[in-house]
Amino acid sequence: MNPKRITQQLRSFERLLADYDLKQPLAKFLTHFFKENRQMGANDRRTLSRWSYHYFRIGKALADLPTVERLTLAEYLCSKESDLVSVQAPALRTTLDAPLSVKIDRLAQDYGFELDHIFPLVRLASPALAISLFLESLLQQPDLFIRISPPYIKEVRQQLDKHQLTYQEISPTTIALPNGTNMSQYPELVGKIQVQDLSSQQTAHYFKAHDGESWWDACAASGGKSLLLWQTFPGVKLLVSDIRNSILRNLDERFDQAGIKHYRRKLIDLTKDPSVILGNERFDGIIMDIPCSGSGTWGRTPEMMQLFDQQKLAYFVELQRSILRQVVRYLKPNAPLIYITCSIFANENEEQVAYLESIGLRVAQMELLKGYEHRADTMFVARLLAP
Ligand SMILES: C[S@@+](CC[C@H](N)C(=O)[O-])C[C@H]1O[C@@H](n2cnc3c(N)ncnc32)[C@H](O)[C@@H]1O
Repeated sequence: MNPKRITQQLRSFERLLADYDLKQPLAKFLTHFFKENRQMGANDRRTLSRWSYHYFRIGKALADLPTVERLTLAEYLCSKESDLVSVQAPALRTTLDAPLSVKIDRLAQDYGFELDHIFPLVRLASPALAISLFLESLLQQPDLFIRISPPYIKEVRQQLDKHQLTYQEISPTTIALPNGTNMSQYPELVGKIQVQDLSSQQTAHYFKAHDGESWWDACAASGGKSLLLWQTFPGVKLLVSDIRNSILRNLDERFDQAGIKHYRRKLIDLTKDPSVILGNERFDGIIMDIPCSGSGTWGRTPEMMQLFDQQKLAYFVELQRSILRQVVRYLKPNAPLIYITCSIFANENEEQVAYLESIGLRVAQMELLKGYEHRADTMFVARLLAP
């Protein structure tokens, strides 16, 4: 530990924070910032990245404190070892490796810290969410999860062992790895694994598709759920669509790598009537992984908490309803709509299910997927049936 070095790094951190306007993801901003500041060595880059994430992990808590003090307390909550804490707040050093609850109590006494201050809108969460556990989970980076395509289970496991990666088997097809593991280093695994969060993988239990059925993934993006559907039920016929052509090009690439050749893809803005494109087509199942607040993934992008407010939530709720109104008409009688969000908010979850009921659908199953219990994202999934 070198106090002079820490003082220099703190100066760089303050400069970094002043440059960051929250308009792009923190990860992207950091890449750009380090490119512009090539004099920084690997150690400085690592330290500044870690501090930045920790700083944003405490969300809106301790907002009145000066930057350095706030960062030091964020480091205290998010780390078990920290030179910054040792230098800036030596009194806290002895409890750095104490359980999180002890550290929270300590900061509550000394600084008036409260867990709810991290993100006060958490009061609007789905009733099934354990608020304290969720907020505590924001103080930790979630794990990295991969899904193995079933034909390659043995081969992928051998490769993971060969590369001496530390991993935990959640199921034969789901593996958890320490965050920061870079899977793109292993080209031999391309197409055989997908990086996909645990909760996202669990939505597959709601698909219950059958061979020969025709399914529409209506917000497909780069194909996370489509690949999950197809690799779980290879006999389905698939239409994928999204409003963004660029992201559908990523889907094409991933499908190609996974060896999927036969699928249809269309560019569709679901806030408008898609009948010009879809005609009278009706589907045996629709996956609706709808645009949402993303609040269930803030453990990975804690900076998003800074600018989120009730107005943005209301925007997503309205967007979701206008999309749902367009889409449900394309279900065959009794066919399932799989409604998915990566949101913690009741307005985007249970209340949208109630809205779908009000326009004639029946709920078969719904669940908040509590990723905060597994170092994963928190999501919501519902299976609703058309009249
Ligand atoms: C939650 S993401 C989908 C993620 C994807 N299903 C996956 O598993 O990786 C939501 C997607 O909805 C798309 N979207 C947003 N507004 C839309 C609209 N009006 N019509 C169609 N798609 C839209 C976005 O481009 C985004 O790719």
